[in-house]
Amino acid sequence: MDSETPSCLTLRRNPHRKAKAKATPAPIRPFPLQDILQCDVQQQDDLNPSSQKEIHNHDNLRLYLRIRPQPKPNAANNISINRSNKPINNNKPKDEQVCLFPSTSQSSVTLTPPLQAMQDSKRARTEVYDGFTRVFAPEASQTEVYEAVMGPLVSDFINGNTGMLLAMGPSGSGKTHTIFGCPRQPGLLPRTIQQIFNCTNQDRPSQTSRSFYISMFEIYSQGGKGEKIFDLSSDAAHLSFQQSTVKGLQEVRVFDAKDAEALIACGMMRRTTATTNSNSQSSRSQCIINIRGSREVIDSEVEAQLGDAILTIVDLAGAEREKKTGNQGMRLLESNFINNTSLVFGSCLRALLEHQKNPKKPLQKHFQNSLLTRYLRDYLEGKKRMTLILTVKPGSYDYPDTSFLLRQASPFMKIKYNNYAGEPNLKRHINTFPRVEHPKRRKFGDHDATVVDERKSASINHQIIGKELQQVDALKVSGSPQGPELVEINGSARLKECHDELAAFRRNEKVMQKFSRALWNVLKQYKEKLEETENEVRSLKISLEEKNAQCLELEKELNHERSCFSHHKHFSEPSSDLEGNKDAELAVQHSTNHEANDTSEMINVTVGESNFPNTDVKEERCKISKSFPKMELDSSILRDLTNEVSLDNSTDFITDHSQTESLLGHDNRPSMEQKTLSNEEALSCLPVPSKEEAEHTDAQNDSEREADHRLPCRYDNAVTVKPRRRRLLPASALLLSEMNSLNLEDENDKAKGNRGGRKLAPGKLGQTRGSISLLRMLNGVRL
Ligand SMILES: Nc1ncnc2c1ncn2[C@@H]1O[C@H](COP(=O)(O)OP(=O)(O)OP(=O)(O)O)[C@@H](O)[C@H]1O
Repeated sequence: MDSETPSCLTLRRNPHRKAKAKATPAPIRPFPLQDILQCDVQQQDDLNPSSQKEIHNHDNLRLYLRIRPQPKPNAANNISINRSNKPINNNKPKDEQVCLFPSTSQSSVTLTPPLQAMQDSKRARTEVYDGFTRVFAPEASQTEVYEAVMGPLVSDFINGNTGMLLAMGPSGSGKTHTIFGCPRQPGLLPRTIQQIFNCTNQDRPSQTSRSFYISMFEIYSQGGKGEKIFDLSSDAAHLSFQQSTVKGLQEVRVFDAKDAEALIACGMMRRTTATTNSNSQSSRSQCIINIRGSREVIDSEVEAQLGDAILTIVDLAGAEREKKTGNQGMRLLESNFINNTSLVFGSCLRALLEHQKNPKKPLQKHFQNSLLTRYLRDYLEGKKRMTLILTVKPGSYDYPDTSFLLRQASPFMKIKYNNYAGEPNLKRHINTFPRVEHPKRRKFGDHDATVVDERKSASINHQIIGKELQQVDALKVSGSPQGPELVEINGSARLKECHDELAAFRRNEKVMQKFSRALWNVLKQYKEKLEETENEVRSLKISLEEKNAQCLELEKELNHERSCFSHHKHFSEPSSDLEGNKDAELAVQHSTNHEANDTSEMINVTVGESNFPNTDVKEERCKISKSFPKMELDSSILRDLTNEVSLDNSTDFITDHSQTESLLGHDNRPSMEQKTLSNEEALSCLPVPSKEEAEHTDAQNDSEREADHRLPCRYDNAVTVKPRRRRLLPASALLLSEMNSLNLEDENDKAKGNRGGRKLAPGKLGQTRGSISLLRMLNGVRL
């Protein structure tokens, strides 16, 4: 046993601990920034009590779309015929397909990319552009377009409101045709003139005098040398542009429609055009026509001018692609100018739209980048109403131009005019207007007034002030000692600004409230999470401390076991130490390691030596590590084994009494003791008791054995089997007791039955057939 290293068997006492399903902490919700902003945009309208009213008053930019009919190609040489009957070679495919389809609702179009475009670009896909004020199909007549587009504008103009119509689109898409038309199909401008004069003649009140003035000019860049303004209404003089006005522009007073049409026809003759691959008579300049209506009321005492209205009609030069037009030299430079102007115009409207969406964002001043946009600044800043008509070609050959224009211009329909009140044009005047030069806009409370025309301007401004005082509650008008003041007051605009500021302030306040609430919620979530984590850390600390304590205990136990084992080694090595033992003590101890993951069951068999001659150590334990099935070993079996050994030994040694006595003298059996210990079984050499003691001891042993058989081995508690003290009986006494207890018939049967391998009872181990027959013989002798 000493040479064997105690082997440990790892047993899994407890099943695998399933990892506790940790309650997954609720994730922290993302910061609802979008919600805050969206919510507040909605709430902004709710905040302003007059917002609902304003919403209805908001009037979006009117955006019309006119689809040009497909020209009939000349089958012979792929030549299109234009309005001037000049053939143009535009390399169009013969079987050009239509890719733009207006909806029946007349407010949207579907643009389907041709097969080639889909192959060239993966982005090309069918798109629907919705929300137009109206879409005119190719078959729409000029009359139809006029009634829809110009009808409202002309009505406004006649009522004294300023407005503008601007046609834009790629080259050859029909802008000029739409605006000016042809003798058989007059365009929007001739029809407008007709309507203006018709209305004026019919509805003129007795005390009202109306006069109309037409000015017409073009902005053209000759050879890329910079933009120039040419007067088209008179002699094509070169004009200059200063402080938002065209200096030297002639205004021609027209008394009837014929005069006006003749004037416009002359102007068109002066306009710069050129032949390109897209259009045989392509406009190379931006053409602007102003119709100013002046209305005067003749009173007996005061001659008052109620205000001027200007209707502006712009025909832009069409944007062109170099690849398509095949322009070179001068034409190419013109193209650059045309495209640049279109680009700047689009940028201005996009900037206006962005500014309207986010008032905090300052309005970008793109208008400074071209002469046209500088002239149209008020329109591009949303201060005056404008109407756009886009002209497009529906063919697949023009798909890129159409697609580009629709993508760029369709968002413009969201531009709003919420302060449009049809205010008369008081700001920008052409210096050729007959001596009514209005002062520049001034801020409230500005004492230094600019006197332009003391007598006339004073009366005009008194009228204006009186009008606006009705609209504005608080209006400051300061006086000047030098004479009548000229204060330009735009009360409604100021009021609107105040409203906007207030709305913006309230919106900011609301956004901040929402933001702080959301921030608070997020912080609260983080705090909860922190607390959870702290609790977890605390519990982990506690469990760690417990584990440490258990670890220390186990270490102590291990040290103790080691010291015991070393003691055992020390005392078991010399054989002389074992001499003189009288009692053998067998202890079975099961120690259990509860905390270790792998539990080892150990059976400690302790052999106690009660009477070591020269030491205080009473018992020594030898530790035997057994495997689990072996742990079923019952202590009673061990005890029986001990008994058997003792019985065998006694049988061996009871040949005569002297030998027995010598056995009892403990000094003649060193080899037997050593053998017993080396077999790792407890062995005791017991003194021989008397007969009564023997009987009593046997009975006690039997009962104990039965009890031991009944009791299962417990592993979790150290079970110590008390050593049984038993004396060896004298041989005669043993024989007698055996003879008395022997039932010969039974033994016969049992002996027969045992042949089949039946196990003998533990108490009958030494009764062989020979011994039984000897006993039977002796019994017969006794009888
Ligand atoms: N709706 C239409 N109905 C019939 N013909 C049209 C229509 N629109 C355009 N056209 C014809 O198409 C040709 C080109 O038109 P137009 O000159 O008006 O184009 P544009 O857009 O002004 O071109 P550019 O920008 O180069 O001046 C003209 O011959 C015109 O008669």
